[in-house]
Amino acid sequence: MEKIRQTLRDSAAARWTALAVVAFTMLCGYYLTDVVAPLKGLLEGKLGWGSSDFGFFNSAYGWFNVFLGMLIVGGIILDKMGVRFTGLMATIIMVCGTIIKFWAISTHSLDGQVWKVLWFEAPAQVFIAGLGFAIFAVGVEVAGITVSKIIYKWFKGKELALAMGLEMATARLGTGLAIATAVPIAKAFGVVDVSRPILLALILLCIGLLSFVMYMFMDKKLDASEVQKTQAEMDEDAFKISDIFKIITNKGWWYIAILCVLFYSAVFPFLKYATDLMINKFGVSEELAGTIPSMLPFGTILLTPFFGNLYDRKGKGATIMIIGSLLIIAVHALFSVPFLHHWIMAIILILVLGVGFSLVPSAMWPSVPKIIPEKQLGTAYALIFWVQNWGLMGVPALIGWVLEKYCITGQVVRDGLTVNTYNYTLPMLIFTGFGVLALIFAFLLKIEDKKKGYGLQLPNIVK
Ligand SMILES: NCCCC[C@H](NC(=O)[C@@H](N)CCCCN)C(=O)O
Repeated sequence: MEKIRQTLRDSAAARWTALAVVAFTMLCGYYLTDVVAPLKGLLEGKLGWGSSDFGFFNSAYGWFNVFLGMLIVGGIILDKMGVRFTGLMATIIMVCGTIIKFWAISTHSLDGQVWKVLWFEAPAQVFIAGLGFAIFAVGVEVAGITVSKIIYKWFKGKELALAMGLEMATARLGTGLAIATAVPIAKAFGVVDVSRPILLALILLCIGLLSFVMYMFMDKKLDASEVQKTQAEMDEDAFKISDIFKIITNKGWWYIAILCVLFYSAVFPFLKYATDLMINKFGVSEELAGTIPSMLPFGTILLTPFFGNLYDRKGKGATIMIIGSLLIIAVHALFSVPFLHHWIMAIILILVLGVGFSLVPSAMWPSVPKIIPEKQLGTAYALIFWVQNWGLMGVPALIGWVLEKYCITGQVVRDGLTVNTYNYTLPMLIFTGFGVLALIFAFLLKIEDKKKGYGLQLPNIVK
């Protein structure tokens, strides 16, 4: 009887260790991504940042990824150069961007300087911190696609969706920790210092970089344990620029990319306004208002791997995405109903949103390799991220504009400051609309899967 060749992938200990190592790098990346959001008030009080400075700084996440197409370049580099080179490059970029950001927030040498770049005017500190964040964002997004490819490399035909779910759960732990620790760290030792949480993030990222270097040794070992390819096979497998055309002419890929931008636009941008929604609609005090939305990342930590495991064993990936989209619609529609304004309702809806936000990603990301061949996977993920980033950048701005133009209901004095009050019905209906469109694309994906036989409804584990 022919003996089946064992590779390092066949060792459960090796592949779960590889996952833990790269997931830790992502945890560090997500920690830095979200560590500044809870500091809005302190940045205003200590550094004089206005809301528009804060919004401008946050938009920096998309400056290079979206407008300069750095994400797409990163995807091509990934498919051409491989996971070791690209992952190392991405983590070094994350560290460099964070050094710039830390310097900008901690220095006094920029005090009092206001710059005008194109049609934007902001304090020099905001520009430089934004530049650092924009550079970091290239690193963290390219690291994200690299890690997706790494997980596929180790887990194809095995617990792929569970592994991706665990990686997302670990990353969301980074988000949860950032939300929970940023303010206490900034206020520690009796002296408020907003640069302190960023310094901690920088230290974490350096450990994340070391962790990735450790992964590189494992990856080398994995390659050595696999059957060596002939030159002809390597030429056949090599990524060509014409592969981009193959990806963007694939209907199934488009359905996933559009579902992704619509679905994530209904969640991440919603989270940016969720605290304000709790205050304005549910009458929650400012001190406690952030607690309810912060339940969302923590809720997804358990559920994303749980649904991933379900997809691995039972299949039904397209159905999982449909159910997740339905839940998002129900939650946002109920948030928009004016007479449902008890805070208990808000908690229930956030928890259900957490279920929806676990269902769709747990099935969507592991479905991409069923539609796109491995050699094009980096570029395919990068292009999906690129489409998604337009939504992550544009939707918060859209909602802010709608609130400002159509939803102001009056003014109140909070902590000595006069602030507007808002009616959130219209923004919540817009988020519901994104959910409805996401549902349509989830159905289209299911139909396409039936036509093309991608196997989205089949289990990922090959027996
Ligand atoms: N292996 C799955 C990777 C995708 C995870 C996904 N990340 C993204 O979509 C990023 N482009 C944006 C992350 C923004 C974080 N604030 C996720 O669900 O996190």
